[in-house]
Amino acid sequence: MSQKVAMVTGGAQGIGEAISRRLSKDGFAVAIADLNEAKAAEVAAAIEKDGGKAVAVKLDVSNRDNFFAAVRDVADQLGGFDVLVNNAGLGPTTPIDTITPELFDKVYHINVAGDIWGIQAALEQFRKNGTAGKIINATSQAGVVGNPNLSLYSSTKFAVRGLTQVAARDLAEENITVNAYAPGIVKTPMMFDIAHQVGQNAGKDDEWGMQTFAKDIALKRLSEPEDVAAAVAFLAGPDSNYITGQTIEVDGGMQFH
Ligand SMILES: NC(=O)C1=CN([C@@H]2O[C@H](COP(=O)(O)OP(=O)(O)OC[C@H]3O[C@@H](n4cnc5c(N)ncnc54)[C@H](O)[C@@H]3O)[C@@H](O)[C@H]2O)C=CC1
Ligand SMILES: CC(=O)C(C)=O
Repeated sequence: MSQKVAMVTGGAQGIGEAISRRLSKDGFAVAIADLNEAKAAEVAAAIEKDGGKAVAVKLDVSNRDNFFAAVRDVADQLGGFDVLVNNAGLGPTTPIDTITPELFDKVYHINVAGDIWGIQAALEQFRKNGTAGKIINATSQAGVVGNPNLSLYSSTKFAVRGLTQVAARDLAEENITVNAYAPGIVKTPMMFDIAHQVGQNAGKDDEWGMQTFAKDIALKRLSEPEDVAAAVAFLAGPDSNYITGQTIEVDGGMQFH
């Protein structure tokens, strides 16, 4: 059987890097797609050094043409296309009165439109090859319950959960599943930046900013990117074949339903 191919957007650092490394360990050929081409290439090289198969592609997820071209390129280079992880996202700290039209456009284009373009581009390949593909979108615990100071970000992540449900229904008859993962407070550049901003806005330090989020974690530790990658590996693999339209919360017990 030929090696399955997964593409991870925002794969150059943080959660996306951990997902790329984990999917490689699970046997996927991996495409690391990121705005930061140099860092994506470093991750691809590290995976290859560990014996995996990986390529780096430059991608701006907010550009539809770029997304279609990148997916075609990956399918050509790696000989197929089975899984898309729509992981790239922006997480600015935005008290409600600070949101500008420019910031709204930027964040919605990356966090929401980017996922739509990704689904469309992956669909083109799945249809071409008759693949029972899997699409996996990054939402957040902040897309399950509104978080203070993150109105713009939180609202995009609510939208991603909605998009995941609708796409799952629309694509089910083509045997394509669409699911999402909702991380909690993960040790990545994005989260350290949010903690810094929230702390600074309150006249406090970064640790105080982090604790405003971390105090709600039942398991009493911040998340490693690998915690999230493990859940994404499940959604990318065959054990999740009968699951679609769902969001898996990987937050150490922050949100309960
Ligand atoms: N860190 C956390 O605590 C949480 C993160 N998430 C979500 O997980 C995902 C990954 O987050 P982190 O690893 O923390 O973020 P990060 O900011 O550390 O890394 C994001 C990566 O995405 C890339 N990227 C940004 N804009 C891009 C674009 N337009 N096109 C292609 N690549 C782009 C960046 O270059 C970077 O490599 C995001 O969707 C985020 O919203 C969700 C919940 C919690
Ligand atoms: C960055 C993020 O998704 C949080 C705080 O949940």
